[in-house]
Amino acid sequence: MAIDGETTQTQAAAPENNNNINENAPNNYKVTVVGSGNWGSVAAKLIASNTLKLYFFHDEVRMWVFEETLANGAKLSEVINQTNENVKYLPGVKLGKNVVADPDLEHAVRDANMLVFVTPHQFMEGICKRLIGKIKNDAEAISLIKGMEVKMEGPCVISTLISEQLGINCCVLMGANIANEIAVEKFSEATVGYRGNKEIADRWVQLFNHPYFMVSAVQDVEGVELCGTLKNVVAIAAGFVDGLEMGNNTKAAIMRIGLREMRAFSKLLFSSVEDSTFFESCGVADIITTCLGGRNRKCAEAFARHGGKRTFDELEAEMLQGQKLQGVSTAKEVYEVLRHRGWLELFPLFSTVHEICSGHLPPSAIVEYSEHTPKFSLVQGSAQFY
Ligand SMILES: NC(=O)c1ccc[n+]([C@@H]2O[C@H](COP(=O)([O-])OP(=O)(O)OC[C@H]3O[C@@H](n4cnc5c(N)ncnc54)[C@H](O)[C@@H]3O)[C@@H](O)[C@H]2O)c1
Ligand SMILES: O=P(O)(O)OC[C@H](O)CO
Repeated sequence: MAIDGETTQTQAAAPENNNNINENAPNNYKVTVVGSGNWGSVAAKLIASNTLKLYFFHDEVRMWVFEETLANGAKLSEVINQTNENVKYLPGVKLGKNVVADPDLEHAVRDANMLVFVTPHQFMEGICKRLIGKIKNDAEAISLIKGMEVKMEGPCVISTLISEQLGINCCVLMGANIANEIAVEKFSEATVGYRGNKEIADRWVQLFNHPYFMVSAVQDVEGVELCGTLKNVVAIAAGFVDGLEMGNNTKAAIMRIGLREMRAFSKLLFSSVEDSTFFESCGVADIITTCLGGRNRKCAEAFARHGGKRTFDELEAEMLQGQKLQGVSTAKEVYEVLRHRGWLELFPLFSTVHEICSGHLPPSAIVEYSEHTPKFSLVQGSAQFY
């Protein structure tokens, strides 16, 4: 389908490296992006530029918008369709004329073969419930969501929530991906995590890959997703260090210890998690970018500067204009898992972040947790964890 004179499907160039793509598949994989925040909008822009170029994707990209009324009384979805810009969550960036904003969730997903989930994680349970029985049986999903749920049965990563609730396969895409930088086409990398079917992973790579957005795939869906999820807790710790003006060495120490706890926690939950995953964009690179330039870091810095006297909810509302933090709730969710399993002392950084966020410890405790050193060293000696 041609959109306003853009490249048509028949004119579109065949992909250069499509060895693993089934060329006999319907050349009309229809893509819907579920979510339209800061990263959701950038993801739609990236995808929309590729669906115009690659003949096996349908040109139009549908983007579900959680409808809101703007200060001038206009509906966000209508403004996006009129201006081709998400004026609230990604102002100043054109999304591509083939992005169509749709405020009706069920309508937006109805015809999609490929579903890209990218909302703050706390809304996903409700979204999945609404989508049961509303999507194509053979749809494929990918989650760009950095977060997890904790249920009675234990921790549940978002790709599992999607798979179990909707009965579909779900890959993940994580990485060092501050959305505003990718929006203006500054180079970055990302990691697709998949289970089993490499052909499907390759199709996701094709959908996202761009000269300024280099995507690679690894067969470790849990490792990739837990990297993206847990780095937000480390980012909160890094923000505390910034707010306390402790300097670069301390921040680097927090990043290193955080990465180590990320790996230990992931491997305790899923023995299949690979060490090599932590060297991909989703691992060490995301830790670095998020601890330098992310929203979690920024709000945690303000929290520490106010000596813990302002709440994260207040700071989020004031500093992020509707965008959502994931690190504070993830720290709580991780803490629940640690407490339930008797692992609190094995993860002093993760535990301390939650205790600071919930007001039980002052921000300065982020470095004082070294009092736990004997127990920590004991763990350090254990090959099972570290
Ligand atoms: N922004 C980034 O730089 C970035 C980069 C990589 C990954 N991520 C991850 O992507 C996910 C989505 O983040 P984002 O930056 O696109 O979102 P965001 O924080 O910019 O925006 C919040 C979104 O939530 C929506 N929303 C508000 N209330 C809602 C409700 N009740 N139900 C459903 N939606 C509601 C808003 O409409 C808006 O689209 C998160 O897991 C985040 O960690 C973000
Ligand atoms: O702004 P944050 O802290 O949500 O982090 C954004 C991205 O996840 C960085 O990769």
